[in-house]
Amino acid sequence: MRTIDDHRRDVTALVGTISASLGSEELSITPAALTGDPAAFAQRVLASDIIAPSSLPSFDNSQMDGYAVLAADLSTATSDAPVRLPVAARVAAGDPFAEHAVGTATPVMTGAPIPAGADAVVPIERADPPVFPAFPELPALSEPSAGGMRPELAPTVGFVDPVEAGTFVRTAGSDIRSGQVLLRRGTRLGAAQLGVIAGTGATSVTVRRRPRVLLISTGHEIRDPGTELLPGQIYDANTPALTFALQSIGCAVTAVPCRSDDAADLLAIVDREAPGVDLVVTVGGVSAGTREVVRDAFGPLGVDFMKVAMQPGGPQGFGLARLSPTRELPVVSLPGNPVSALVSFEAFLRPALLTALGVAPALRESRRGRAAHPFTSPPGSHQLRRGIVHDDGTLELVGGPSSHLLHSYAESTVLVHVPIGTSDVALGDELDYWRIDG
Ligand SMILES: Nc1nc2c(c(=O)[nH]1)N[C@H]1C(S)=C(S)[C@@H](COP(=O)(O)OP(=O)(O)OC[C@H]3O[C@@H](n4cnc5c(N)ncnc54)[C@H](O)[C@@H]3O)O[C@H]1N2
Ligand code: MOO
Repeated sequence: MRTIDDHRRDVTALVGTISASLGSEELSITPAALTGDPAAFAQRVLASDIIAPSSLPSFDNSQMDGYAVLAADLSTATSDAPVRLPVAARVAAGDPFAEHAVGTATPVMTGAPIPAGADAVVPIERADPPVFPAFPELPALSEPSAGGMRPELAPTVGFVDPVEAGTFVRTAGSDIRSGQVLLRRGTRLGAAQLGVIAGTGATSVTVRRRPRVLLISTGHEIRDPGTELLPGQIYDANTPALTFALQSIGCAVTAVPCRSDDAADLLAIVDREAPGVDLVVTVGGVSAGTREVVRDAFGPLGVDFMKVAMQPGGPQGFGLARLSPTRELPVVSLPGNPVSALVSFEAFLRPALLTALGVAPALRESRRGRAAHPFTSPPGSHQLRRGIVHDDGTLELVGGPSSHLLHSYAESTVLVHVPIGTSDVALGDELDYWRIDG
C-alpha cells in the first residue's frame, strides 16, 4: 500500500530537482516598487540569510513621553517625601544625542535618544505635575537659551516612587544587533519581514526566482466559462482553482488546457511551452478509462502512475518525462475530480514546491480537534474530509466524501484527517486537521 507520506516523499524529491535551477533574483523593496508592482511581492521567499547591517534600535531611546532620570536620584522618593528635580531642556525624537546632568529630570519624548547620564524614564503620567511645563519655561535643546537656563529659574518636577535603572529605555540592539542573522533563507516575505528589512536601511532583498509551472487541465468535455456548453460538457473549474493554488505559494503559472483526449495534442502543448517551464502539472486523465490522455502521453516518456491509499486523490502520477534525448521535465499528475485535485495539491504539490523553495516547515500545521458528530470512513484509505472548526475546537464535516463536491470544499476551512484503519469516527473522537483557509 502506498501511503500519503510515501507519495509526498517521492513527489518532494522529484520537485526538489528544480530547486538549484531556481536561483535567485534581486527585489527592490522601496515604497515606489511596492506600490508600483505589488504582484512582484506576493509569496516571495528569501534566497539567502540577511545579516543585519545595523542594530535595531540603533541607539538607546525612550519608550514613553516622560522624564529621563538617573535612577539613583529617585531612590528615596515616596509619596510623603517626593524627590523634586529641576527640569532640564527637552529632548524630542530626532534630536541629536544630549547630556543629562545628575540631579535633574530631562523631558524626553517617545523615540528620543536617552541623554547620556540618564538610565531610566518616568512616564509623564507618574510625575508631579503630570504635564510638561509649557514653553517658554522649557526651551528645546536647539534653542539658544537651552544650555544657559539658570537652575533656580527652572521649573521642578516631583517623583513619588523610585525607579529601576533601565525602566522604559529601549536599548540599542534589543530587537536585533548589527551582524546577527536578521532573517533566514527560506523565510516567506510578509509585512513584518519587509518592515524590519527596511528598518535596517536595506533597499532590496534577494529572493528565489518563482518556479514556472505549466498547468494543463485535461478533458475533451471541459470548456471555458463564458462559452456555450453542448450536452455533456462542463465548465473548467480546475484551471482557475489550481492556478490560484499554485500562485498562492509563489509559482508563476502558465495555464494551457488540453481539450483533447489525444496524447499528441497534449505533448504538443508541452513541447511548445517547455523552454520556459520548470515543472509540468497536469490535472485529469490518470484513472482507468479507455483513453487517459495524461497516462497515454507521459507513460511512455517515463512518468509513473499509481494509486495512493487516500480518498479523495487516489490516482496519481509523477516522474521525469524524457521529452527528447536532451530535455527532461518533472511532471506531477493530479486526478481530475476538482476536490481530488485540490486535496492532492495540499497533500503533495504544496509541500513539495515549498520545500524546493527552501521553506520549512512545508506542510500545513497539524492541529487536533474533536469530531462534532459521528461519521464513517473507508478503512483502507487515509481520508481527507472537508469541514469547519468551531470556536470550541470541534470539527464538523461539510458535505460528503465524494470528490465532485467542490461547493462543499468552498464552504470548508479545514481538511480533517481520518487515518488508514479507521472505519468509524465517534462523537468526540480526536482527529488531526489542517487549516486551508490561509
Ligand atoms: N474504473 C475506475 N474509475 C475511476 C477510478 C478508478 O480507480 N477506477 N478512480 C476514480 C477516481 S478516485 C478519480 S479521482 C477519477 C480520476 O479521474 P481522472 O484523473 O482520469 O480525471 P477525469 O476522468 O478527466 O475527470 C474526472 C472527473 O472530474 C471532472 N473534471 C475533470 N477536469 C475538470 C475540470 N477542469 N473542471 C471541472 N471538472 C473536471 C470530469 O468531468 C470527471 O467528472 O477517476 C475515477 N474513476
Ligand atoms: O480518489 Mo478520487 O480522487 O476519490 O475521487
